[in-house]
This record gives sequence, C-alpha cells and structure tokens, in this order.
Amino acid sequence: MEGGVDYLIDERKKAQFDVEAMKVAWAGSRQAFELSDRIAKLVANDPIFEKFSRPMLGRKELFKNSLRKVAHAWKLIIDLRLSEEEAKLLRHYIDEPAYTDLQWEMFIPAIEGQGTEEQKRKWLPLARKMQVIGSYAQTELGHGSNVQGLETTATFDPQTDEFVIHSPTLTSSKWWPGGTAKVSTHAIVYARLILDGQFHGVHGFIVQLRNLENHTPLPGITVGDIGMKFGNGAYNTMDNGVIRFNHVHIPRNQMLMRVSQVTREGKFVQSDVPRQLLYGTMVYVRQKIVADASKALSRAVCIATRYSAVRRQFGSRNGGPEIQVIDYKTQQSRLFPLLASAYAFRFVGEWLKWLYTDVKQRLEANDFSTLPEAHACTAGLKSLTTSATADGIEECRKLCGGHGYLVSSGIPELFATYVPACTFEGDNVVMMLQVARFLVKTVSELGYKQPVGTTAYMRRVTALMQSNCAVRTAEEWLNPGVVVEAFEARSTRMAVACGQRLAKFENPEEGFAELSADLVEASLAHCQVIVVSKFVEKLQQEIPGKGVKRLLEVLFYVYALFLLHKHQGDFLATGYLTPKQASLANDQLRILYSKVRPNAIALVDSFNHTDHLLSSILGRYDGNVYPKLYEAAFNDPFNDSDIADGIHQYVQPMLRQELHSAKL
Ligand SMILES: CCCCCCCC/C=C\CCCCC/C=C/C(=O)SCCNC(=O)CCNC(=O)[C@H](O)C(C)(C)COP(=O)(O)OP(=O)(O)OC[C@H]1O[C@@H](n2cnc3c(N)ncnc32)[C@H](O)[C@@H]1OP(=O)(O)O
Ligand SMILES: Cc1cc2nc3c(=O)[nH]c(=O)nc-3n(C[C@H](O)[C@H](O)[C@H](O)COP(=O)(O)OP(=O)(O)OC[C@H]3O[C@@H](n4cnc5c(N)ncnc54)[C@H](O)[C@@H]3O)c2cc1C
Repeated sequence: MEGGVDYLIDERKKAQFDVEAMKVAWAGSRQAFELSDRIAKLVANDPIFEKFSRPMLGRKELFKNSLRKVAHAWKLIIDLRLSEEEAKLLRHYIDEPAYTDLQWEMFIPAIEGQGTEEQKRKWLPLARKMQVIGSYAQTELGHGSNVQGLETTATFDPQTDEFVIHSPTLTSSKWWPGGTAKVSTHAIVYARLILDGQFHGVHGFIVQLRNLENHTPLPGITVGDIGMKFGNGAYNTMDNGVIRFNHVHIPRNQMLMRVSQVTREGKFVQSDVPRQLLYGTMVYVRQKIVADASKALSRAVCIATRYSAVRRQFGSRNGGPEIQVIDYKTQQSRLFPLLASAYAFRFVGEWLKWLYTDVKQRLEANDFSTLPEAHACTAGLKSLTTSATADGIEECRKLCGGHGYLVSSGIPELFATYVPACTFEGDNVVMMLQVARFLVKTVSELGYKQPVGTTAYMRRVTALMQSNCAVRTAEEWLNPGVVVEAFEARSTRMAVACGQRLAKFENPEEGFAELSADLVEASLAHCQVIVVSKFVEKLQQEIPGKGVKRLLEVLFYVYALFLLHKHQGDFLATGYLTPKQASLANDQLRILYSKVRPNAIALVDSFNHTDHLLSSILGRYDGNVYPKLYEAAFNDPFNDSDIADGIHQYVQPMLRQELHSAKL
C-alpha cells in the first residue's frame, strides 16, 4: 500500500453519526453551511487563489501576488454581486493576510463605532467602495499594550481649524499597522490630543497618507515596511508599516468625535459616552479572533487526524500492516482534546458573536451597561482561545512526526500565520489581566451586588466555597451539571482567594502587580467556565441528525475532563476535588477517547475544509499521502537540476583537496 486512500475509506465507514448533519451543526445552520460551502468551492476552483507555492516566493513576488488576489477577489465581489457576508467568507477562504483585513475589520468598524453621523456619511461609502483604503495605526515603536502611553501628538491649531499630527520622538513612530507600508491611502491614527497646551487623552484621527492619484506619500509623511516577519509566506503577504509624521495638518472634522468633541474654538467637550468606546474596535476584532480560532485549530486537527489514520508504525505481524498511529493511546490523548477544543471554540465563538451583536445594539442606543462584561469576555476568550490554538497547531505538527515539519504538510505556514494572534489585538497576558480586574471587582462587590452575565454563577459563592464534589465513580463524571459545578467551584475559590490576599495590601495597585501571576490563573479558570458552560448550552438546544448530539456530548466531556486533568492541581489545591475523584475523571477520559476513535475521521470531515484551504499533503481528503509527498519533492524548484549552484565552486574543490587554491 503506497498511499492511505483505502485507510481513509475504511475510516469513513466506521462513523456512528450523520456527517452531513454534523457539517450543519458546525456551520451553525443549513443556510450558513451552504453559503460557506459555495464560497469555499469558488475559491478552491480558481487558479488565481492557488497558495501551495506561497512559502517558496520571495517577499516582493509574494506581495505582488497578494495584491493580484485582492484585486481579483474585489472583481468577483462586484461581478457576482456578493453580499458583505459572502465577501467576508471569500477573504477567509482565500486565506491570505492582506490590507483588506484592516480595511474591513478595523478601519470601517472604527469609523462605525467612534465616528459621528456626519463622519459616517462621508467616510463609510468611500471605504465600502474601496475608494479610500484605510488601516489602523495605534501601536508605536515604543508603546503597544499601553495605549494611554502613546506619544504621537494631535495639536489643535485654532488659526487654521486643523489638527497637527506629529511624531515627536523615534519611539513615537507608528510601528506595525497592517496595510500601511505600501497600500493604504488613509489610516486611523491614535494620538494624544493637545488643546492649548493641555493633554486630553488619546483619540483616533483619520489621516490621509498617500496621494490618491499617484500613491506617493503626502508631504510630512515618512512611511515604509518594518521588515520580514516569522516564517515563509505566512504573515509576509501583509505590509506592516512604520509611519513618521512631521507636522501633518488635517481638518478638525477628521478627529473621530462620537466620544468627545473639539469645538471650532478649540474647547474639549466630553459627551456621556464612556471613553472606553475608543477601544471599541478592539472589542470587535477580539470577538472575530475568537471565532477564527476554531477555524485555525480545526485545520491543524484535520491534517493531524487524517495523517494519523494513514501513518502506520510498529506492531506488524507476519508482514501484515503496522498499527495506525491514531490507535496509540498517547496519540489519542494528545489529538482528541484538540479535536474537542476546536468544537468548544466554535460554539463559544458563536455565543460571543451573539454577545457582541447585543452590546453593539445597546451602544448604538447609548446603553453602556454591558460594556465592561463584553470587554472582559472578549479579552479573556481571545487570550484563552488563541493561546490554546497556537499551542494546538504546534502539537499537531509533532503528531505528524517528521513530515509535519515539511512545508507541504501545511502546518508550518499555518503556525507562522497564526501565532501573532497571541500578541496582536492585545497581548494575551495583558488581556487576562483585564479579566482579573473585572473578577476582582466582581468578588469585592459580592456582599452587596448580585453578579450578572458570565459571573452570575458566583451568586452561589457560599455553596461553591463550602460544598465538595460528590463523584464516586468514573461514570458519575458523565453529568454536565457535575462537570460545570466543578469548574465554577474552582474558579470561584481561586478568585476569592486572590481577593483575600489582595485585601492584605495597603496599596491595591501594588497588590495587583504582586499577585498578577495568580490573578492570570484565576482569570483563565473563569474563562474556562465560560467555554464549558457555553458548550453545555449548545447541547441543550435541538441538534438534528443521527448520532450528532451524542458525539457532541462525547466531545464536551473530552474537552472538560481533559482540562480538569490538565489543571488538576487547581482543583485539588482549592479542595473541591479529592485525588481519587481527579483520578476517576482521568479513567473516564480514556473511555471517552475510545468513543471518539471510530468517529475521528468523520468528525474532522465535518469541518468541511477543502484541500485548497488545508493546503496540506498530509491532510488530503483522499489520504493519498506518500505518492503526493514524493511527487511534491521532485516538483520543488530546488530539484530542477541534479547539480545545485555552488556545488562546483564550493564542494568539488573540497573533494579534490583543492580548497586552498579555490576562489571562494
Ligand atoms: C492570522 C490570525 C487570524 C486572526 C484573524 C481573525 C479575524 C480578524 C479579522 C481581522 C484581523 C485584523 C488583523 C489584526 C491586526 C492587528 C491589529 C492590532 O493589533 S491593533 C492594536 C491592538 N492593540 C491593543 O490591543 C492594545 C492593548 N491595550 C489595551 O487595550 C488597553 O490599553 C488596556 C491594556 C486594556 C489598558 O487600557 P488603559 O490603560 O487605558 O485603561 P485602564 O486604565 O487599564 O482601564 C480603564 C478602564 O477601561 C476598561 N477597558 C479597557 N479596555 C476596554 C475596552 N476595550 N472596552 C471597555 N472597557 C475597557 C478597563 O478594564 C478599565 O476598567 P475599570 O477597571 O476602570 O473598571
Ligand atoms: C502581526 C502583527 C500585526 C499587527 N498589526 C497591528 C495593526 O494593524 N495596528 C496596530 O496598531 N498594531 C498592530 N500590531 C501591534 C500589536 O497590537 C502589539 O504588538 C500588541 O498590542 C502588543 O503590544 P506590544 O508589542 O507593545 O507588547 P508589549 O506590551 O511590549 O509586551 C512585551 C511583554 O511584556 C508583557 N507585558 C506588557 N505589559 C504588561 C503588564 N502590564 N503586565 C504584565 N506583563 C506585561 C507582555 O505580556 C509581553 O510578554 C500588530 C502586531 C503583530 C505581531
């Protein structure tokens, strides 16, 4: 047997559920599935969107090719009259970071959330027709996480009714904004507002960067690319830029003025809108990043699962086939929790999208009451899901053995493209510390204020602190109430313990800094409560299709009991579980893995990923791995000739012992 075609055919026959119905459950609805499937095929069948050769291209060629793809996609959007939702799916399936990500996911949302009605009327139609191309220039060479520490200045000049945008120091150079180095005509620039010598906080300003006719930078603007980034291909399709402003004048009405206004006379007016709304674009994108995590993780898991069924090692008897590596319990204990995590992140992402839509509607009606919770949830879940996904992709590489390290496995580029998600839109530790602030506040108010939303479980603080887990057999872990209660008790106990230790500090900020590592752990525990509970809520809905709900229940228990096993130190240290109960959870986990095993291939097929999206020989749908790996090796341009450049010059003289007289 040269390839694994028959192996995957056999595996698909083992499925104990309706794969087509699971595809719908994964997509969210039949309509969402059909839409997504149609756009995925459109991209997969269009040669312009080919991406397998991307890691072999030089930077300039890579970038030009990316510009071509975007132009082709825009043409398709117009010619096929694609809706905004379809256009977003198109970008997802093209799978190439590009300036349009910033245009559609940051520039436009920033104007929508922070602009006045007049500003929206002027800028949104231009941006939506791509007549202006915008980016999001917040981070500087010297400051990223600390937004209030930004140094760029926007000084009002009452003479001309303009703001003067200036980079006073080297460290104030804008550094990282995607799409800026070579493409964007405009940027939302975050800068310190200065009126009559007084600082009035950081605000967003629409600044034109380039001449719309010939694309040259406008006077006073120095702009360039910040250089190559991690990995081949990967995020290098994006032109992350550096910008320096030398007293650049912009009209007063280009400050985004929903939150605060500057009058013609140069007076600062603070509206009732909280200043945190200036950070609203980040809340939006963090929510998108959570939704995206399941897509990235499911890709890696799909590759590793299919390959694990194709790959065989050891155990051959009488010349028969060796054991499929997916049958090793160690392989299952590394792979199946990641498979379950992909589903868990899919469902929590769906819920977070709902939460964001709700908060957006409230904000439009000037109801800001749920903003702190939305901020804590988006920040915390962004941190949890991206960290787990980045680690998960790397684990999938290892699960594929040596071949996982080949670019043609599709995993190295996926990893290199994905990992910055742990840093951008808020470093993951800084984000967990935001959750910690929210938790500390919630805990300190428990005596007189009922917690709501995702912290509502802490209303039962007394019970969660005092009662202990009642599980006596491995079977008893198969109860969603029991599992969720364990996570709630652990989280409450960790948060309350942090609160008690914080109370001993005279200066709360000093205490917060001193205990920050523990606070991050307590925040993670709280975020895990959210993911686990949202999975349970999903299971309480009607889920059609033979065996679909049963398999999702199995995945829920795998996800939750795996986390419980991984963090058993917390569960034991807080006293909620006994060592025996933790051990029973692990026993149940092994039983669950054997329930996943026959369904593993069908579960990854249910992601409905095309071979184009996976861009992986190891993860091919047909399992034809070895012949295609062999073919790809000889198709590599490096194998064009048997004698590589440099052999005659540097190797042959060595063989002939003539190195000292050779010209090097
Ligand atoms: C390849 C992977 C694919 C993923 C792609 C998925 C699809 C996504 C589509 C497109 C992606 C586009 C590409 C992304 C490119 C990347 C872009 C960027 O990175 S842009 C820059 C992002 N920068 C940051 O995230 C900076 C992080 N820092 C901050 O957010 C803040 O500075 C802070 C750390 C939160 C602290 O702020 P500050 O010092 O001002 O405030 P505090 O005094 O601490 O807090 C004041 C109170 O305000 C609350 N707060 C803070 N932020 C918010 C918010 N956003 N909303 C509501 N409330 C907020 C804070 O909690 C404090 O509250 P109290 O304690 O006073 O109650
Ligand atoms: C691929 C990519 C694309 C990007 N695109 C954009 C863009 O389009 N527009 C834009 O404006 N920006 C962009 N950024 C910048 C990005 O938002 C920042 O890099 C990010 O917010 C992190 O900030 P930083 O680089 O200042 O990290 P730092 O804050 O310097 O972090 C360094 C280390 O310090 C730790 N640390 C920092 N503060 C604290 C604290 N208070 N407590 C404990 N630990 C702390 C962090 O955990 C981290 O380990 C992009 C970045 C990347 C990698």
